[in-house]
Amino acid sequence: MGQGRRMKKQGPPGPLDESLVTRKRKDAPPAPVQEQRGKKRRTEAKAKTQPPSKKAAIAAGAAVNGRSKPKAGKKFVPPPPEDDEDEISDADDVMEGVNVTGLDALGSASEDDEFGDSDSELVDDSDEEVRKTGMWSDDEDEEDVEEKLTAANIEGLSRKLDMQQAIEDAEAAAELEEANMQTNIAGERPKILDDEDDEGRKITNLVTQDVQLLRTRLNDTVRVLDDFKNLAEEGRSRAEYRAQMLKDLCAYYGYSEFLADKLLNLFPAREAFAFFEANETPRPIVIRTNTLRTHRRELAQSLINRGVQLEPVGKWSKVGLQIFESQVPLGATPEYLAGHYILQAASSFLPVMALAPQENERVLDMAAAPGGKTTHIAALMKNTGCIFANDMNKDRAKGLIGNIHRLGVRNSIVCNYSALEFPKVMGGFDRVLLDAPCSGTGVIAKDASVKTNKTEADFMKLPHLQKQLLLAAIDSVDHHSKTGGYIVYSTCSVTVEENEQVVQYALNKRPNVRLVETGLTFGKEGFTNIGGKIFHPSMKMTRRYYPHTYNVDGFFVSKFKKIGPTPLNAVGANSSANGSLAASTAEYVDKTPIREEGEDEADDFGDWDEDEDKLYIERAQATALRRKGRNPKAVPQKGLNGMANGVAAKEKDRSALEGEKANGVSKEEEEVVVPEAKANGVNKKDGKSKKAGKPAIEKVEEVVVVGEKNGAAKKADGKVNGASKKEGEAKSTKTSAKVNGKVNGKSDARSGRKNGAGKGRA
Ligand SMILES: C[S@@+](CC[C@H](N)C(=O)[O-])C[C@H]1O[C@@H](n2cnc3c(N)ncnc32)[C@H](O)[C@@H]1O
Repeated sequence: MGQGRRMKKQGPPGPLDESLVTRKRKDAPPAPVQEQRGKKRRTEAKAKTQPPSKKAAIAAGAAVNGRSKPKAGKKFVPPPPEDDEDEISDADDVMEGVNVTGLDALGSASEDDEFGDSDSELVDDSDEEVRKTGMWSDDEDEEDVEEKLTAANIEGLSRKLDMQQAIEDAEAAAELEEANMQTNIAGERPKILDDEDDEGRKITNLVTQDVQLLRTRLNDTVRVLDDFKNLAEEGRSRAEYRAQMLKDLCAYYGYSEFLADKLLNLFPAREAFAFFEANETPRPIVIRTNTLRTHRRELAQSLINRGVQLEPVGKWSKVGLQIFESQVPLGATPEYLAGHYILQAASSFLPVMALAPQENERVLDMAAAPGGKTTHIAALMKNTGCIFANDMNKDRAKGLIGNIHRLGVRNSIVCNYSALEFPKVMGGFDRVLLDAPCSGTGVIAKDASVKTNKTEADFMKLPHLQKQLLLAAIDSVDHHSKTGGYIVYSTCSVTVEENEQVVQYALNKRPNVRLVETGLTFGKEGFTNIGGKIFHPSMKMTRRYYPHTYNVDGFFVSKFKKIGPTPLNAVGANSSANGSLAASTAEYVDKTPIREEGEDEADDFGDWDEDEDKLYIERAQATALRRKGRNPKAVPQKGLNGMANGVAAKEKDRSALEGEKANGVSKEEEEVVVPEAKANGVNKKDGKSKKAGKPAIEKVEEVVVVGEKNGAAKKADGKVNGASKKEGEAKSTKTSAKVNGKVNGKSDARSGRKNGAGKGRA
């Protein structure tokens, strides 16, 4: 089919932008949006009779499974801001450009994808020029190819344009109607809080058949709360209206009062209404191109040939395709089976884009199953470097393995630990993604059970776990990483408890991290002040995503930069304050790799006084040598670095040590774990603690106590990657010692040097 007249006139389809999203609202339930009252009222009658979500969700599942075909124009992608950032770009600079439209882009009815937020893939063509050439320009620039694609899509796209026109007409009419209505009701104060309605029925008894009345009252309540002074009834308080709204939201949308209250608190009344409304409509079906196997343009062409109508999701992603209509089951096409794409919600791209993994890095995906983000990371890294994809749930880990295979990921190792253990299992990562287990309040459109099955206990337990996981994530990162040193924390929840509060906790407990810009081109700023809770001003750099603003799943994304080793006192404070779970992260192991001696290090964190340490270390070394019956002056002294790495050693052993340092980790290293709770406790020969300085992690063949002031070490057989432990008892954990050595390819003595703990080797 050639390019139609209409398309020629209007040019090729532009990216999905916000206005497009708004227009595509035809099949969506009414939008309780301030600027769109007309629309809202116009569509009210349609929506009142039944909540739309179930039908749509069923259709969505069916579409994905090929049981029925999705309806054209029903799905939209998040409104991309004007920015043309690409997802590969490293995200340390602010990329504000965020077009926060508040209530404007209320969701459209659309099918959802059954893979939730976790499947994904990405395209990572990062060439700047190519990036700027347009929606299809990630692979090629040729206009004819573009035209071909456009032509193949013409039917669906033309239908969209017709639809848009119809919607615009309807909207114009509705706005007129609304304007008239406003004129008529000017000065009237709607009766909302009466105990009975006009027919004498108790308002609070409104049930299913009263949905229309409920909705009308919700609208009125929102109006009053918007303009309380002019519209509230005499003698009524704002709290009364809010309470009524809460009840009505619960009745209308089927939420527990507990959760509805929590969500209502996040927004002004009108926006809250929009949020609840958007949760009734599934988000668009989106697929992520697997750039390890294909290019987005090729994939688009193949799918179009199979009768799929699609478009790039927007300029913000070079790998996403939004599916409008499909003749075939998207989860069973030859392209799918060959791993050319993965079904993945658009918002799930965001944490990986913020992580911005680089080629040849070591990356940890702490909660990885079923692997949407892992496979995305792998594609961005072009299958180089190494990803540790971990998930505590073995069954889910199987799905992760499946996706890794299907998508041709070859740089990943799947692990099955509780991520809380991770700093001990392995550390020294360039980047860590913690896509945390959460309550799922951002994906209610996908899983309506969240409306009623979350309790207060969940919002205590989950944040607690999330906090400990985030500390573990931070402690697993190598702050010396030349290319990284970043942690991304994300959830598919919108509650403050699971997001800002978790981030704030980490900032409090880990002074060695800072929030940095996510690099994401759209998203609302995280809260710095809400419900009496004040957060650090840098919380603005975190990003919130809502269904009603961007037509994406609710999501939260934050990005930290680790700027120094975790101070022991920080960890100790944490462990004493947080009970058992905390205790499991209390044993802090800094797996920071050794640097070559003389290598510069930005001293951007910590208040260690290296001169003072030097003095202590020298004294300690001398003492140690004297204890051994040797004359310290007869032993050649090393510089500070050498000393901190354990200098009081026989010359021949010292030269062995030098060799070891140069080569990274010794092959048979073990870990000796220093518990932070006893930040000052250091290993002694007898295994008891002594006041010590700072944590030290070294790889040595023998650690010798070199001085009391410095908290010196103990004899530790074997090849050590360790430090002291709670109560000074040296604990040797052999977990993956060899793996560490191999995989890290780095050693840890640098930390010891940095921390200045006086250790020696004999
Ligand atoms: C939001 S999902 C992760 C989705 C995944 N990142 C993706 O993109 O496909 C959270 C995951 O955390 C896992 N999980 C829960 N507790 C964990 C823990 N303590 N350690 C590691 N994984 C955990 C769950 O099994 C679940 O797979």
